[in-house]
Amino acid sequence: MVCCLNPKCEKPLNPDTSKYCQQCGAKLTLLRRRFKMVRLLGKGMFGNTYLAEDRDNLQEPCIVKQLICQAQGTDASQTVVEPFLQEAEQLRRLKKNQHIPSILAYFEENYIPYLVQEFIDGQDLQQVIENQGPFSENQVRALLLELLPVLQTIHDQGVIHRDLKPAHIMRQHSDNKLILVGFCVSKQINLSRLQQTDNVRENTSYAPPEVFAVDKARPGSDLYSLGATCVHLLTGVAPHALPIQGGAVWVEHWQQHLPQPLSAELKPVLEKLLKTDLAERYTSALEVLREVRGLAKGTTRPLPQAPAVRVAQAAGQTAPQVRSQPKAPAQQTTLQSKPKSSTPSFQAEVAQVDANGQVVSRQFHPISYMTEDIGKDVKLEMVHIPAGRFSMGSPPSEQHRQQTESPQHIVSIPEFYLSRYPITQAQWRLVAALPAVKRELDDSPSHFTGDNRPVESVSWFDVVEFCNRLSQLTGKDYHLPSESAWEYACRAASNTPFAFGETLNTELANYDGTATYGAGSTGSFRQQTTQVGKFPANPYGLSDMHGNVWEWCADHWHGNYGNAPVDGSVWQDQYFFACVLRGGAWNTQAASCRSASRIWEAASEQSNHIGFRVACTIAKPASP
Ligand SMILES: Nc1ncnc2c1ncn2[C@@H]1O[C@H](COP(=O)(O)OP(=O)(O)OP(=O)(O)O)[C@@H](O)[C@H]1O
Repeated sequence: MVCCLNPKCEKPLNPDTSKYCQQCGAKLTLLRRRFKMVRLLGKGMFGNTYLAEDRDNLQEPCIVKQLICQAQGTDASQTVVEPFLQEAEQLRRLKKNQHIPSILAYFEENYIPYLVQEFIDGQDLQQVIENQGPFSENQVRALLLELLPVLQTIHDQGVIHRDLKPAHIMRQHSDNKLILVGFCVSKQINLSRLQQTDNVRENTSYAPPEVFAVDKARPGSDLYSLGATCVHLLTGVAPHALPIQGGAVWVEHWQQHLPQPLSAELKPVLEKLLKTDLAERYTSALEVLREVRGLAKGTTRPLPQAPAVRVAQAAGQTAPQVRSQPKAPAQQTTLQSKPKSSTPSFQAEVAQVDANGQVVSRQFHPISYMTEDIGKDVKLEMVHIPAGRFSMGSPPSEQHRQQTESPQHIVSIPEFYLSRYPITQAQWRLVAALPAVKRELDDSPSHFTGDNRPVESVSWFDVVEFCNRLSQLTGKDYHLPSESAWEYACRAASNTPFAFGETLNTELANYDGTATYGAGSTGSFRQQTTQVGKFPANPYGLSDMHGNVWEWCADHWHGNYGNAPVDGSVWQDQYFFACVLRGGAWNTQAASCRSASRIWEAASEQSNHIGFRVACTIAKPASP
């Protein structure tokens, strides 16, 4: 089938053989001689959304958004097109964010602006409700824990969604990840000029009052829409469709329509999200996340008895999913995305602690990775780290933070691979037996011996030699991670002192537990290294980022982040003697294991608490 591009056409779907629209007579052409509209997915306030095929890209499915300027009844180019293009540009810069579809193109044709986006093969939450009924409170809490960090990342980058609702939150089939669609590329224009049609009421019932005024939308506006989304998920009914009672607006009586009353903990959170006055609402997604994390105790699935921690299932094995795969939508799209080249994945069991260090949730995260066979059945697992931006360093409020961790600054990290564990002694031995590139290597330097323990007592020069030999063996670019890439990978999108939360406990990492951090408790002090993989992974699937051995980074030591690179690159000087170490070790206290913690050592230092892990650059395809 082919869709007519006339925005006013009432029945745009036509047989493939038609040259002209059977309804309105418009010529059926390819947009930009490239995109063929195959289905109308939505008729929004500002335009239409189509499922399309990209003729220049093997008929790959994509999404085309068409902006109808006439909706404003004002000077289109100033009030509609410019903001549209500005926001499209903002979204394009966000495109490496894994929770947003990439922007493939934006342009004007016949004076109508178009935005072409990556097609997400998945199901939106509106469809999930239609198929499965309303969400339970626990499901809503789990969703909030997943969604709030995504919102915070977007807000950190200066973008406000402006139209959050169940239909704009998709769960991607391939990896169960949440993806936000329907960014309001055009909706910073004055919504108040819209006629109050049913369509408009329906589309705007998730939006707080300030969104209807130019330039008044704030991150808190998305939080209101998130609250309205939760009401829809819990009641199974869109806010505007809740029965009207005595002229009251839905936000005053939504609680009466809940199938079950909310717990005393979640109720005030939703009430604060839904404050009509922006000033009374939460100010950031992070603030909400902290509250919801604080509630999480007792609502997630029961924890296994002992041993407390298992890390990952072997590749290919299925692990229990937190959420069951949604049923096929009633109205399945006929166009499937082409199978992407299959990268292996494993399920990492990821833990989260509360402020007291008690594990309050365990979830399985699918993690993509690649494997290097380095001989004698010894493998090196390299975990895929997605590209992104993060705030490097610690805030002044963080307990035990040092001046060396400042100033906090935003760094953009390209995607890369990082070894799942610190390099083990078995891996070291094999690489040390390879031909030297620049220097000789001791094949068993470690103090605490064991094939599966991290190699330690290796200098910065030794580990650079290890990377050189590995690169020579594999033909890939292996190196130490830059300090910023290390912190980014360690944080795994968290901004708490530890990837697990506000504190640490000795069931989650190997460190000296005789001292506490924050409101955490004391624990064991093992006084030696432990086998890699004994502890749970962080959400990127990396183990032992906190504790076990300090890890060398590629960067030379700098006493603070003034003039530090912001693109994830290595920061080195012509003359140096000290290099950066990250992550703490078996003999340090939790404070030194914080994601932001950093120390230096002479590059020649070989100590039984210093090891490393390796990074690998993802080769860019050669330009034609
Ligand atoms: N990138 C995407 N990949 C796959 N499906 C998408 C994508 N973007 C949107 N959709 C699907 O299309 C539906 C309609 O999209 P959307 O809501 O953005 O358009 P609309 O209804 O025209 O406009 P409005 O933003 O005003 O609601 C979404 O609910 C979602 O199911």
